[in-house]
Amino acid sequence: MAVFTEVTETQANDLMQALNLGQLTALRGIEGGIENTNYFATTDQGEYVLTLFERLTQAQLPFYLHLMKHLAGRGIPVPDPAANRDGDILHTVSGKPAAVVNKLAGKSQLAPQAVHCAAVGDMLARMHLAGSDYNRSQPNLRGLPWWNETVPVVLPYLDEAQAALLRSELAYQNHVAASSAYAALPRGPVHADLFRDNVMFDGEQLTGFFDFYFAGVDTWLFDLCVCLNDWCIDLPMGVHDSERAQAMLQAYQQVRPLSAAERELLPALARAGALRFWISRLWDYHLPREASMLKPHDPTHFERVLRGRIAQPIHL
Ligand SMILES: Nc1ncnc2c1ncn2[C@@H]1O[C@H](COP(=O)(O)OP(=O)(O)O)[C@@H](O)[C@H]1O
Ligand SMILES: N[C@@H](CCOP(=O)(O)O)C(=O)O
Repeated sequence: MAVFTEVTETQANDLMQALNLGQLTALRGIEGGIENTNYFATTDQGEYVLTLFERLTQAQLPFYLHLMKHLAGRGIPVPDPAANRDGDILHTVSGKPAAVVNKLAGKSQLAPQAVHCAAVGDMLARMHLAGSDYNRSQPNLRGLPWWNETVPVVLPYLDEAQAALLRSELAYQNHVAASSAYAALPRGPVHADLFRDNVMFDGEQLTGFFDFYFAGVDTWLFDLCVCLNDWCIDLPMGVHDSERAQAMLQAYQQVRPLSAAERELLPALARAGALRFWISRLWDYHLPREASMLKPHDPTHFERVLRGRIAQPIHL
């Protein structure tokens, strides 16, 4: 369940009126999701999603909301935050920061084929290019500094072999991040969590990317590797699916060819993408936030993916 804060029809209708989105006709809590309170709000003008942010603060939200608005304005199918007559896109409902966006059509494709991976690769590259002139900046808050901070916290929960792997991979990633090839990687705003459950499809047609609340400025290659590690991995076994990966990489490159530095560091950043989610899943699993409703994902999945990426480096 993902209604942590109840919103009344009157409150929702008042907000819809202030945003000039019409008269509320239905309000329904959304069951999926673990972070925020989400409602589908229907008006006589269309269907919208009302989100009350339970974790992110008024200060953090403008980066994400304006990024979505920027991308939507450049034709990328992402939720577009609605503005009031003063141009504000961050609102307050029941004392919580809140936003209203358009409801994306379609549903998640949880068993993707090569055609879906190609669609994600294509749109990801378009999104990277569209974001390159976004003028706000915030680092990826789940990047290398956070890994260095969090690894010592989760190490006591691991067996010897896991701890050795985690330590050595972190050392390797610090070494990669200090290299000249890494400094040459193109970067900009990235989604950083574009898993299967954050993309909408209508059949084979990609209808939207959403859940931008881990976005930040990082290397474009890291974002691509996060996608390869979810969309192009056989989930039960954690092994690489070369047909799907080639489809994603080719489609990405048709829009934005990878540079020499990106081709060189593809194997290293595929490892980084696996390490990032191994660490966050270990952290969520062993140190759950107080009163959290989060059902932790299985950390060992990304341990397997990381081991696979080390044993069989991915190449173009
Ligand atoms: N703009 C949107 N259009 C359509 N459905 C959405 C939209 N935003 C959220 N949803 C639905 O709400 C669910 C929860 O959203 P999500 O952003 O994953 O929540 P949380 O941040 O709490 O994890 C999604 O799985 C999706 O079904
Ligand atoms: N994709 C991450 C979890 C992030 O949570 P989300 O539901 O907000 O996308 C993982 O699988 O570990």
